[in-house]
Amino acid sequence: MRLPQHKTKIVATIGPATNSKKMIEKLMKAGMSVARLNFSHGTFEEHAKVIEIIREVSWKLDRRVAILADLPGLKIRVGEIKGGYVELKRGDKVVLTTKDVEGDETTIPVEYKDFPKLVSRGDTIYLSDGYIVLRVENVREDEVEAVVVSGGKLFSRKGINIPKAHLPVEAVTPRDMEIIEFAVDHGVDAIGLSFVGSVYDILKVKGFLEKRGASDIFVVAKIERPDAVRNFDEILNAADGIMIARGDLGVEMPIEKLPILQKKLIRKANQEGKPVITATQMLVSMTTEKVPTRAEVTDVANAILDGTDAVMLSEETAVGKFPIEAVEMMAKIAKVTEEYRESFGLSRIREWLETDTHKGTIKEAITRSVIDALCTVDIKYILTPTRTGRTARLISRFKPRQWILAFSTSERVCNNLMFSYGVYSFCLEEGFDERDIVRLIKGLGLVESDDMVLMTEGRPIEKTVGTNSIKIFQIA
Ligand SMILES: Nc1ncnc2c1ncn2[C@@H]1O[C@H](COP(=O)(O)OP(=O)(O)OP(=O)(O)O)[C@@H](O)[C@H]1O
Ligand SMILES: CC(=O)C(=O)O
Ligand SMILES: [K+]
Ligand SMILES: [Mg+2]
Repeated sequence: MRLPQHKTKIVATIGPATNSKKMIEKLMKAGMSVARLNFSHGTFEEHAKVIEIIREVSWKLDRRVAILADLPGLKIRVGEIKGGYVELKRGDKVVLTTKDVEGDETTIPVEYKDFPKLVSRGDTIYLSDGYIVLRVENVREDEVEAVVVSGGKLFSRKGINIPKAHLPVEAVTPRDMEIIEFAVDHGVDAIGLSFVGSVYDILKVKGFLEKRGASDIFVVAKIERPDAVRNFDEILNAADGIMIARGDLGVEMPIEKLPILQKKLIRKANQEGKPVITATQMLVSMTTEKVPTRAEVTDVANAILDGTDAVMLSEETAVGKFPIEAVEMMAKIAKVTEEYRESFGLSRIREWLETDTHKGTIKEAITRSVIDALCTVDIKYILTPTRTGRTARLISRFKPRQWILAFSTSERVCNNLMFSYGVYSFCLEEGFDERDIVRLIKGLGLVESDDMVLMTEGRPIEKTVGTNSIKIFQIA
């Protein structure tokens, strides 16, 4: 077998442009690692069908892909608009109504009953990730009159942001809980929590999953409002992974702060060994064009150099004209950028090792030693048997040049390693040992006799102990 050409993981959103068997097969072949289902759109039936297709194609192609269910959360949305969109022009007067009507040039339905309570005269309202700007002129019980400050095409179901408004304390809505229920029943691997505000949002979902016997489902905290940035350390600690959701974040905060914030959040996530996804508008021009802009290509490369584990595509693959080309483009950028990473990675690691000492676990010490060994000996692969995936993630955070081959008895653990940079996972039968691993990778043609490998282990192997040793050996 051949391992992928790139170690950065690619999250692709499935939508009308890609929800067929044929397209999902092409996305997987192009390099999709995680399929994102956005529950802000589509019906349960449609999502159930997509999940079935993904599992079937994945089995057929023998390619692993994790499924991420992204929840709507607190996001307020525009309702349906006649003909799919309206053109709003500067100076136009519009009425935002909470009544369930079809929208047009003068009336725009808003899918949130308490919407008028959130705004007052003079407030700014952003539509469609901030592309369209309105100013509030009048507030009534069930409608808001506004004037268009900056116009554009407004499509059905686009998001509404009011950065000033105080959102309800609980970010996880009753609708989100229904979707989580659905996700558990349909064997989804990970859940993306939108508009997380504090650690309690994570704990609520974690508590629910535990009760349902599904605590191995990954909880990905989407960082997309200032509260989440303020409470980031606690959120990171409780979540299994994070997403830098730049779409909403770029409206909820001054957009010019995004680049540095992205670097800081990625760095912290790396240090904790939690996978991080950089999301939104990465190749957005490819929604309509075959070739991305230079700025977009550079954005993807820079996110990889920042240390992101995964890069994400939204409308590019959900509704775009060139979804396969977009995934292929990301794969190409990743391959070329990763080659440069080696020297960059080392200085970064040294810096951490000097600053972050004396409070770690044995597992952490072992994973640091792995990096030391990789710098010293010519090692072909890192082999990590792992029960929870933690050891593999703690090595992955250093972004080594070598692939991390992870071995676990849990399909869910293997799938969720699809969020981590440079990890390729294999699901094995309970009770496997070092000989089984070597036989497998030899059989697959990944190694030959005399190749040097490094293996992390929990010794003694027959006891359930955490990873506490490393072994470097030549394949017999
Ligand atoms: N399943 C889908 N059906 C129809 N349109 C979709 C679907 N998924 C995405 N889209 C379209 O692509 C756009 C971007 O995709 P994305 O998944 O980022 O949605 P979003 O509504 O901006 O996201 P979020 O809810 O995460 O803030 C959407 O605004 C929507 O117009
Ligand atoms: C992905 C997402 O939700 C955002 O960028 O806002
Ligand atoms: K969503
Ligand atoms: Mg968002």
